Parts: sequence; C-alpha cells; structure tokens
Amino acid sequence: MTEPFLVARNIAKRFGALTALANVDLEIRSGEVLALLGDNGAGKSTFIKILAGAHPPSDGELVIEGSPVAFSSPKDAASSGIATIFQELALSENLSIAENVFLGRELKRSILGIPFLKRKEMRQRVDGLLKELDAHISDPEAPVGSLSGGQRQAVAICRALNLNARLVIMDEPTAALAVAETRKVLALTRRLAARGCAVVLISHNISEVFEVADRIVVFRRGRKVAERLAAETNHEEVVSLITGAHPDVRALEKPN
Ligand SMILES: Nc1ncnc2c1ncn2[C@@H]1O[C@H](COP(=O)(O)OP(=O)(O)OP(=O)(O)O)[C@@H](O)[C@H]1O
Repeated sequence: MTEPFLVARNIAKRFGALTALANVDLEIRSGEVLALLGDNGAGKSTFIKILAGAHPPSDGELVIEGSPVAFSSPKDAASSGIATIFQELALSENLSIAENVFLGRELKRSILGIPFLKRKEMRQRVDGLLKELDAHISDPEAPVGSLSGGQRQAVAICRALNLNARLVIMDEPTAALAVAETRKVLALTRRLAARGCAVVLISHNISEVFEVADRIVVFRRGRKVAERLAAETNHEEVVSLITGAHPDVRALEKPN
C-alpha cells in the first residue's frame, strides 16, 4: 500500500474545560475519498480546522509525507498542499471564474515596468481545469454571483487545484444543493481523487457518502470510534456507529 499523504497522530483539542477531540489517529491517502461522519458536536469541524491550520491541536501531531508539520495559520496549511472548501466557499460574487481562481495570485507580466495581467493565460488554465473536472459552464466570463451552487463548488475546486492542493477538504459540499447539482458535485469529488488528490468529505448524508467514499471514519463525542472500507460496511451499520448503538462503540464507551 502507498504511504499516506497525511497522518494525524493522537490529536486532541481542548477548549478550556471542554474536550472537543481526544486521541484521534487517522491516515489520509492520496487518490482516496475519506468520509468523516458523526453527529452534531462529534468533533468533525474541529478536526478539519486543525488540518486546515485554523486551530493548533492541544496534543498530538500531523505528519505530511513522513515529516511532522506545525501550522500556525491556514496559509501554512495551504503551502503544505491542504485546501479547505468551506460551505460558504469564500468566492467573490462580482468577479469572473478566472478572477476568482487566481484571486491574490494573478499571473502578471511587466512591460516597461508596468504590470499587466496575463488574462489569456489565466483563462486558458481555468478552461483546462474546468474541462478536466468535466464541469460545464457556458459563460466563463460571467460573474460568479450568477452561477448555480454546483458550479460555484466547481470554481472553488478549481481554485484549490490551481494552488496545487494535494489534500482537498470539503465541508458539506452538497448541503445547499438540488439533486442534479448534488450529482455533479459528487462526480467532481470522485474526479479529484482520480487525479491523485486526497479528499476528506464531511457529510450528514449517508447515502451520498456510500456513493463517493472509499473509506468511512466515524467520530463520536470527540473520539474516532470506527473506521471502515465503504465496500465492507453498510448504511445500517454506519448509523449504529454514529448513534452509539453498535456493540463496538458500546464497548468503547463502557464506563470502567
Ligand atoms: N471555538 C470553540 N470554542 C469552544 N468550544 C468549541 C469551539 N469549537 C467547537 N467547540 C465544541 O467542540 C465540540 C465539537 O464541535 P465540532 O463543531 O467540531 O463538532 P461537529 O462534529 O463538527 O458538529 P456539527 O456537525 O454540528 O458541525 C462541541 O462540543 C463544540 O461545542
């Protein structure tokens, strides 16, 4: 088996007296969609915020391709190849797709000391990424504000790929989408993995998770309580792992 892209070892996060995460060990592999499931408050968001450099862990370490990393900001995580696509997407409504994809890192050339944007090159790069993702957008010059929810997800994914992301974390990407758009975003998720990215997907929709995930990890009360290959589990078992009715979880949670 290939080396994982990222290993989380014994991760804990405390907020004052509250333990949001404890003893989380997890491997995230390139080319794989890993779904993170768990009830409200299980610790999923806290965990991805640690991966994304938004929170430092209270304990434990993250190791990327064999080397320990310590992020002090989301920028640090981004330079290690980690991109997070939060539900809000953080796109600029009145800018075009290419402008959004290159925001803050525009390609420029200098003529007689005056900087000019390399618009054509940026547009070509974005067209290439959209094509690779099989995302059809009829007018790439249109402002992002006029795009559908699924198309916006595609733009956010293009931005991540343009930053050379090796791990893309998607937080409930389909929560606000209609059925047809959901299908497209799930297909995009698979294509990211096929391209060699590691993908972590947070979702509350178990059927959707079975459509795209290779592996399923369940968090409960701040702990990782189960890890399964999607092909070796089923909807019913996953529900019982989330609710704690599963015998494995009951054994873990039994008071000493
Ligand atoms: N910044 C914070 N300060 C204090 N407590 C926090 C903070 N962030 C999260 N928590 C607490 O940590 C625990 C885990 O929350 P987290 O948001 O990670 O869960 P979740 O699994 O993502 O849930 P949801 O699906 O509702 O987003 C909760 O008890 C939450 O109240």
